[in-house]
Amino acid sequence: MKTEIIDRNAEYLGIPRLLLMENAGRCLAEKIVSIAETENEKISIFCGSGGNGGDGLVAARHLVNRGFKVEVFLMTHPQRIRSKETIKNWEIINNMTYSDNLNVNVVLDSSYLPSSVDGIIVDAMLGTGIKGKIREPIRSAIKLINDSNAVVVAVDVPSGLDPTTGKISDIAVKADYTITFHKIKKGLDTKTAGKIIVCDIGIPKEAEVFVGPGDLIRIKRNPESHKGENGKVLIIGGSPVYSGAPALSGLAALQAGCDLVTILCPKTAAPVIKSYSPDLIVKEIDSDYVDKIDMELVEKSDSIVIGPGLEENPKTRKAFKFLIREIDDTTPIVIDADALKLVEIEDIKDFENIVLTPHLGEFKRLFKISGKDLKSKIKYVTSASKKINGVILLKGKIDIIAQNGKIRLNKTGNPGMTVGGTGDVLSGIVASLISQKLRPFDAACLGAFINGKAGDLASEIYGYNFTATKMLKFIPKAMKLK
Ligand SMILES: NC(=O)C1=CN([C@@H]2O[C@H](COP(=O)(O)OP(=O)(O)OC[C@H]3O[C@@H](n4cnc5c(N)ncnc54)[C@H](O)[C@@H]3O)[C@@H](O)[C@H]2O)[C@@H](O)CC1
Ligand SMILES: [K+]
Repeated sequence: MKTEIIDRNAEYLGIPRLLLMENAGRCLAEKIVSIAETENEKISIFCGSGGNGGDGLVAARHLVNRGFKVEVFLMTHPQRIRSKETIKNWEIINNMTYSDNLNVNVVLDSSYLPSSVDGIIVDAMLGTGIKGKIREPIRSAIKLINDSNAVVVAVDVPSGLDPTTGKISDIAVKADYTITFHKIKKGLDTKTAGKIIVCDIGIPKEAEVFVGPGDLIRIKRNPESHKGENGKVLIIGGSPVYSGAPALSGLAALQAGCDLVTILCPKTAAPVIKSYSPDLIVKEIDSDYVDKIDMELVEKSDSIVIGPGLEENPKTRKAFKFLIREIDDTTPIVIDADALKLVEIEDIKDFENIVLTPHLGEFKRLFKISGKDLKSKIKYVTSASKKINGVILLKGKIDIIAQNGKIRLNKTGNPGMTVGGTGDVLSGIVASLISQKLRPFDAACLGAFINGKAGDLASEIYGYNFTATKMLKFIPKAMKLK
């Protein structure tokens, strides 16, 4: 999982980023103390404009307190520091005017760099936020560091190395030690990173297990994209009695950001669905129930929801079986509501992009197992998820999302959401996110978070007296990255 996702989720759990930076910089300083042979050793810290540079500034403060002589090189104009926490630590460093052991330099271009450096060099220039070609003066600083005889300590990752792939597109710091935070980054190898030491910076496991606002950064949009490129969703459902369910699912999908929603429904439901909103494209089947499915329509869609308001009867069963038989087993399908009564595990077990959204009763019917408390539910959902390739989203007070034994949990939502239709909203959001290119597992996790959050925002205004329709307008706010 990306550092930025984990950081934001940790913040959501109540741990300020400034505290994470403090923990990182303090641990870094402690490791440097143990690397330094004598207290007389000079320490030069090269700091970038992001979080990596901030870690370096925190370490500088702690090292000065320990009696070391520290020289800081800020590798940009102070006004171009990007991270709020780094700005704070830059202010602190500039307030440390009493100490003789601290010297601070601003490197505006490579001519401000010293001709040589010895002692210990701390590379806090680029971390997980590295993008594109290495710009000056960082590029020259990397050369200076690599040409020196100093002991080089890289912060989080050696600058220039892509922490995810391990690729060096241009040049990178060659470190003797790399002090990395929270978890070892995938791209680190001892050839460039030297001895790798991991610092625990106090991020709890929950920041990765519970879905949080950090997961929203998975949604990306190409500014050059045109209509349809950000997702086409098909909702299959509706019957003489239930016309609201597919409409809710479709409207939720649109609120969650996809471009186009088509609803395939029987003629008994079509006029009502059309009357709900001009934003929905409605294709009707000449029957009272969904008894056949237009595969051309299916193939043109990026993701499908089947189930809302579908009803369970021989006609819909036949149509569902037909779809599962005809469809490519990589097509993303969210199987929800009445379709969960029609599905047989044996028929869908190979589909890797399927998302099943059962509540506890439906889960029990499907997998013949069921737990009462959270621990046993997690155990059963984990084992059920190993029986199929797709995703299970077990709805409950705490939602459990699983695929191939991997588990995440979601805590958003409230008892007001027991009202009818909130499940249809959820399936629409999940399909919408898949159509916007999220992996089905990530879409199911984030869908559960957004749906619950929209319910929580509705509850702030209406208490428990809101409907699924009222929840729809809160979806965009629930998706806002603060
Ligand atoms: N959870 C964690 O692991 C924590 C990470 N922290 C630190 O924060 C870092 C991530 O912070 P950021 O996301 O701000 O990213 P970085 O600090 O890695 O760098 C981003 C900055 O560098 C500049 N930059 C990016 N690519 C460049 C290039 N090719 N040439 C020149 N300049 C370039 C950008 O303009 C941006 O201002 C981590 O590596 C880590 O050191 C800690 O502070 C706190 C907790
Ligand atoms: K670094």
